[in-house]
Amino acid sequence: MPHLTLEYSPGLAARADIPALCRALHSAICEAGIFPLGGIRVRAYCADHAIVGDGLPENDFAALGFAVASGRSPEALRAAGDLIFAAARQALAEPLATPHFTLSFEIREINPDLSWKQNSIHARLAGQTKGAAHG
Ligand SMILES: O=C(O)C/C(=C\C=C(/O)C(=O)O)C(=O)O
Repeated sequence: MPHLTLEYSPGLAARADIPALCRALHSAICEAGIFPLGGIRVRAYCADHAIVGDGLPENDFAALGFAVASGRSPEALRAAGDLIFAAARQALAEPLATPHFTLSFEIREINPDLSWKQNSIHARLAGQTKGAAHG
């Protein structure tokens, strides 16, 4: 499944709208046009403890990991990654404008021989119009 996992330091919740960031990331993944809507998962976890950079308490991080099925071209993944990272940068513009924040993003391909899945959402979406599927 296209899994977008956001990890962030505890201080970031006061400096950024995490639910809005999740929505922006979801929209960017949809907009990329190469991922099945029913397979998309976006979730965010706050680290219980974090030491960032030089260890100043005002330092924060957000780390985005995106796990996708293998088989797409590097060019297609690169273009999708550019879109998703741009959405993250826009949503996190305020902390990025300070000297106390670091943002990272990585795409990882899932080994098809070592992963399993069953998803009932695809069939439901196939029965809807495209517009309705996006809510
Ligand atoms: O294969 C994967 O796990 C990733 C994927 C799609 C997954 C689903 O559609 C699913 O789990 O139902 C992908 O397109 O990258």
